[in-house]
Amino acid sequence: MSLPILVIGGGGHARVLIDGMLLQGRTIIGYTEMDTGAKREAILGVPFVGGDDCIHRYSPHELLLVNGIGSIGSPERRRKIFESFKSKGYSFYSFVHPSAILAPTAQLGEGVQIMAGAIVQTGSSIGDNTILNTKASVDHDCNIGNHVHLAPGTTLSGSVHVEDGVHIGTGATVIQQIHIYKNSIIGAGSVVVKDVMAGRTVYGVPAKEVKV
Ligand SMILES: CC(=O)SCCNC(=O)CCNC(=O)[C@H](O)C(C)(C)COP(=O)(O)OP(=O)(O)OC[C@H]1O[C@@H](n2cnc3c(N)ncnc32)[C@H](O)[C@@H]1OP(=O)(O)O
Repeated sequence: MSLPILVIGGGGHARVLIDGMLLQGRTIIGYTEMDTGAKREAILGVPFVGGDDCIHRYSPHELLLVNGIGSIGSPERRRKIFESFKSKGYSFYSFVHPSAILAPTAQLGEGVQIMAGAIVQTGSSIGDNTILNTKASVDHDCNIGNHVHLAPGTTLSGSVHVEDGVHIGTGATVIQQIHIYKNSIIGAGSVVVKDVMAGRTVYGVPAKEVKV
């Protein structure tokens, strides 16, 4: 029997996840919000159950968590949520939308979120707590780390290596065999033709480092 799900967060990303999990027929107990101030509306019939602290009312063995926190740059908040609840013994559900296409040899970490229309080709691996957002495409033999966000419509060519904590913006394209080092940000619509060093922000066609 599959365990019921509790969603952390009630913003746009959480709503898309809830929509997809209801399509899969999963039972969702409710969703939480960091700010417990006001009572919130149900999302697609899924009730608000309180602040993130209320997760401790449930034993780690009786449910699975879903990280509903989105990110538009640094994934720090998503990473903290994931690591904090993992350290308390909770497990995260790996969501794969029914319309996603995964090669049989693709490897998925814990708590990955493979959204509608995303594709993962043969020999590729996706790390823990990583989002492949709507129509993101990962070609053969890519290695994607933990807490990465491939925003909607990103395209990775073959044998691309993306380290932990990277954000690749909406519609960006990465050519083959590029290495993107940890915690860097690739701007929306960029074309990445050179390796990107750790912690840098690059954008444009071809993508260049932003001077600060
Ligand atoms: C479902 C979802 O919604 S998921 C969310 C998906 N969203 C994304 O992926 C967003 C990705 N973020 C970006 O592309 C951002 O623009 C960043 C991170 C590259 C830069 O952000 P900021 O540092 O805030 O830059 P800011 O907006 O101040 O712009 C600075 C300059 O860079 C330019 N610029 C910003 N982003 C880009 C880009 N992607 N490509 C080309 N130029 C850009 C701006 O036009 C501006 O130029 P100007 O000084 O001549 O006016």
